[in-house]
Amino acid sequence: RIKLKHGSHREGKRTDSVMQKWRGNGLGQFIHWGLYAIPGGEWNGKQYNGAAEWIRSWNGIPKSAYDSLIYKFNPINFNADEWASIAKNMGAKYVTITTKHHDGFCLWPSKYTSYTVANSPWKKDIMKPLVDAYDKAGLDVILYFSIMDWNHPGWRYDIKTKADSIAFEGFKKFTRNQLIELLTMYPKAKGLWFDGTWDKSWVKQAKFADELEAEMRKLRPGLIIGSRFRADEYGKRHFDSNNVLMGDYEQGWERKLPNSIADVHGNDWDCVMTIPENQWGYNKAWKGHIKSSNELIEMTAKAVSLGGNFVLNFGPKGDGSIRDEEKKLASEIGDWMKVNSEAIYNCEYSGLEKQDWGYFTKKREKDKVYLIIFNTPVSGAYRVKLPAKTAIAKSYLLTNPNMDLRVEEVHSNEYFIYAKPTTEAKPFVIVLDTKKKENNGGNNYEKAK
Ligand SMILES: C[C@@H]1N[C@@H](c2nc3ccccc3[nH]2)[C@H](O)[C@@H]1O
Repeated sequence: RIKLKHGSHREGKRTDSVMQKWRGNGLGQFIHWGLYAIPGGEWNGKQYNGAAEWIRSWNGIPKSAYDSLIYKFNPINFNADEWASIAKNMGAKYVTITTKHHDGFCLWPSKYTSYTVANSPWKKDIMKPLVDAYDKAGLDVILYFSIMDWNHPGWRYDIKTKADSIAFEGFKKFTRNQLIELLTMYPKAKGLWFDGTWDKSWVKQAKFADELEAEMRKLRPGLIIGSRFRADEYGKRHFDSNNVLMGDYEQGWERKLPNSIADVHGNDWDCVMTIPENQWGYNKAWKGHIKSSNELIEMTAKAVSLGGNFVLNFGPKGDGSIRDEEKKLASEIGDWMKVNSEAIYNCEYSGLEKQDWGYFTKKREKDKVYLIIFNTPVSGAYRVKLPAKTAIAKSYLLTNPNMDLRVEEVHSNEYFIYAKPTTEAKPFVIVLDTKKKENNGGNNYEKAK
């Protein structure tokens, strides 16, 4: 092990209640909203090919023209309660909201810059009504914060000269001030989701970022901080030079999911996902592959089956309304969650060998295993392999707990569970109540003939 001053300060998962709650959330909503939602991926009738929230970086637009969008920010259809109810009805247990994206525009009236809602026609704080609305709806709030800030004169991609270094010192103070300001103004926020920390300028700030993380944790005990915030003194990000996760959860799964438990190294993690291929901010063009609710439910199940949370992104329009396509998907996912969320909430990695029909989840501290079925075998038999000392006490459809499913032991600790596929092509859940095997190895189901 390398001696590190600014590496990870924690081994293993946090066991406090705030982190346990986060761990059990399963499904979250991401909100990307800001000035970029006004052009919506288009400028002077031309479509921008990249992600809409990056349109400022497009050569086709003078930076000053983009920055002047502040004078157009007047979201007359903004309704925080509506956003919160969409998330609640989808079955999300928390929301991650952009306070400031790479463009530097602040959705809260920050004292440390004039580039905020306070100096827009809207004038009012956006973050407070959002935090209050989601809190009232029973969802936890995580604040997204981009370190990279294209609007701040002190931002640098790298620090090459003395002048760079002086400018960046000012930027670091500004960044610290804004983060302390956010935690002070919105004490209900449970955590932080950091972005824009890959450039050399920030990677070189191991000591500063480490001390800032400590200051934030002192100010807000229990705060949940993502691994993308800081690098160690050797420039290692997410995992320090001893391969220990920095922060409280891994933020490496952006628009991609881990494939096996080996990929997550026993850590907490979230996967943040766009509905189109790669659009976080609102894009007028709803083009390319748009994920269906079945696809998104499967990603949610896969994430929970590997011990993580799935956070689905919504990009409200410049006027503050949420597009119909996103509302429809949220409601379809919600319809499924209303029936099946027992297999998602407070569930974790089961330790069981993955099978072709779908994903296992396991209720934390219970002997309950869920089979979330996406691929119905023509045999109607769902293979399950259990550890030696575990037996199946009962097996049934989540939607029909009174009808025991037929269980056949095909050989020791390997079973077929027989269930009729549901009528419509929607994922469904088989429940296994497990128990410790009696020493005679007796089980109350038929042996293979
Ligand atoms: C959560 C996502 N992270 C931002 C982002 N910027 C990137 C630049 C390069 C590679 C990946 C990126 N992700 C996206 O704009 C969005 O906010």
